[in-house]
Amino acid sequence: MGYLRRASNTFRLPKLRSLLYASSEFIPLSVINRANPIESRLSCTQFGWNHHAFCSHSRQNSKDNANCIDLSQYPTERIRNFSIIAHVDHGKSTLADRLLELTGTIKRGHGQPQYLDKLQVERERGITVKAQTATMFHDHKFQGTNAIDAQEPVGFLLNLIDTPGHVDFSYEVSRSLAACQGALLVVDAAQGVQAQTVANFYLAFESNLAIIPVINKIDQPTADPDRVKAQLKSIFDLDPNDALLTSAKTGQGLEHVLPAVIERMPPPPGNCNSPLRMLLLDSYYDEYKGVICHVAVVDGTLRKGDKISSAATGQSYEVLDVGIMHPELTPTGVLLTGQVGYVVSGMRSTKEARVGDTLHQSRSIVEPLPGFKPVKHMVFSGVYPVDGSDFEALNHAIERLTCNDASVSVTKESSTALGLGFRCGFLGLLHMDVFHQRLEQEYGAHVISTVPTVPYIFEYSDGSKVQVQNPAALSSNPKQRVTATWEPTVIATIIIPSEYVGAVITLCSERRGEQLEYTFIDSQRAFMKYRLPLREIVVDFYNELKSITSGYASFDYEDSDYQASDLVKLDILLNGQPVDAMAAIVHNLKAQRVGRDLVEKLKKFIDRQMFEIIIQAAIGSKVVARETVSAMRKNVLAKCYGGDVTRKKKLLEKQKEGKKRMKRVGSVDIPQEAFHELLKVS
Ligand SMILES: Nc1nc2c(ncn2[C@@H]2O[C@H](COP(=O)(O)OP(=O)(O)OP(=O)(O)O)[C@@H](O)[C@H]2O)c(=O)[nH]1
Repeated sequence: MGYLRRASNTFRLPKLRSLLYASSEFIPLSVINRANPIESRLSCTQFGWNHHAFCSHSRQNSKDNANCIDLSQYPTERIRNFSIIAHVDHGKSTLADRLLELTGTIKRGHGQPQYLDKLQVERERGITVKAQTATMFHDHKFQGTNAIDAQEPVGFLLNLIDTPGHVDFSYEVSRSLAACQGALLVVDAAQGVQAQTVANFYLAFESNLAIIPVINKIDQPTADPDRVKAQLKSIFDLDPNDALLTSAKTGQGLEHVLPAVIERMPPPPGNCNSPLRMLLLDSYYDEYKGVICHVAVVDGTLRKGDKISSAATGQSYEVLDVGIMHPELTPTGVLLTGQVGYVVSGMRSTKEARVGDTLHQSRSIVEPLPGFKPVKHMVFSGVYPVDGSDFEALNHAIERLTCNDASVSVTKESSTALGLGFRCGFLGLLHMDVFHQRLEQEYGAHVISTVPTVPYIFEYSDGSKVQVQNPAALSSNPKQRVTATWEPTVIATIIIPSEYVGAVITLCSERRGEQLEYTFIDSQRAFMKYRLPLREIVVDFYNELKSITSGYASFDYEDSDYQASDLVKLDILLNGQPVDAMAAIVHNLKAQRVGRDLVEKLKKFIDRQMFEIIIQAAIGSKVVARETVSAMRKNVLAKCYGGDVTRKKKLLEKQKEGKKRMKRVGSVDIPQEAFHELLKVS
């Protein structure tokens, strides 16, 4: 029997995830919403649609389909919108690919691994960072008693959303789920339930989705589907008999996935006779078409040529193009209730396409949809152009990129060391890293980022309280003495094999963690909950956790309250001059160690120059660490005795290229990597 513990008699769904294992009373998790397959079938026949009216999409590719897609054949009862959710690497994208192949949406063996991982950064890192939607068509034969259903396959329109697994991108997951009525919860048959499986399950559960467990990778020699079934039962109270067993790699069991989606998930709600209401799910910028919005039509119908308005900005637009992602943009001229697709409406700037906004017919007044809960930024960092004259180009690139990644916050700032730049808020360090990589790869922008910081709260002697997102912005007014400081915390969930429990407890206490929960999910795996200061986990916590558990730990966190803390500002000085971009806020007890690590690290990265460089770390006027880089230019040819002239040329070229990425602070050149390496210390 699987259980959640209940905190009080009034059981409120939105709190479920945070209540996991939180207190003492148990209740069964039997309220999971499931579609009634019989009801769905009844409604099909009640509507009296002509089952013969469909194009057979299943075995054609998307190009052939483009000309014969008549969306009016797919009223809500023949639509299923579902997400694939899972822990990192459990096989979401591979499964999505197989389903696209199975439905003829993409060609089998299309030559691209993970079709829906479209970004270069996703292919290089092998992770999904953007949720992607694809529309598929599938003929389904109900095995029921109804004679018509049993004889005739019924055409369904299926919208599949592949979501990221990493904790930094769980906002993407929660947004995707808003457009879905069901979710495939994929679990690796060998690894079993992991931290993000738990987190994603609760995101889906809180959204009232029908959840179908899929135990994937059953082809692996170490696969143990029975153990995973037992975990699904004990942790989530999911019926083990409901679990599908698949191998996205070999194709085993995949034939059961879409029938389960159709029969066990409900169609989208919504009223086709009501005025149009669409939820703006996502957007990106296209050089030729302008902003392309991904939308879910909640009520009514959208047609090319319609005049639509944004509930958030009040601005009106004409619908220039509308269609579905099948899997590329495929114009259909119309989107009906329950359908998910794209709209081009001449929006030119990211400020116009607000994710979570409600779009409606300009002539009608509608109640806006609830939208999404605001993003909570976990880390902030400055983003500066390597070359100051590229500021405008960087501004342009950031504007375009934030159109596709609305979870980044951006404000302009300036630094004495780095000039004009931006302060950006991210959902975590991986998110920050991916943002920088996308800026570089998709927009050719070379940036320097400053030491990331979490949003602290400082109270001054005049009673004012400020949230500090940039250490350099701390008041230097001697009359404003700091009287109290607070730091944000998170509730971390860690799942590990039992033999690593001791090592993980040690790590968490070194990181100032407070244990909240310690239990076992089966005979081999421990489940722990810790309250940890956010700053302790954004810096290298996950890597260390992985290394002390031989890679077996899984980790997830959600934000929690602020707690009082003893914080100080640590300055870095080069030849006596403070480098504002390197300042950090650290816990007083750790300030000296962090200061020492920072200056040692910097010494390794700053090349010897024509003069001596003194690197210091200081708290106020007190220097806590110091290193010296002696004078002299680094000779890259030093180890190149005689030999080939082209090799020497290559080394000098490389040095020249490196210099382009230097930042001059006062008279000292600092390589970009130095800024990057500092992230790992502080
Ligand atoms: N043996 C085996 N390997 C699989 C199977 N499904 C996926 N994989 C492999 O598992 C790895 C991760 O698969 P992905 O589909 O990228 O996993 P994901 O869940 O989408 O990963 P993220 O998007 O980063 O969270 C890849 O190397 C796949 O080839 C399977 O059924 N069997």
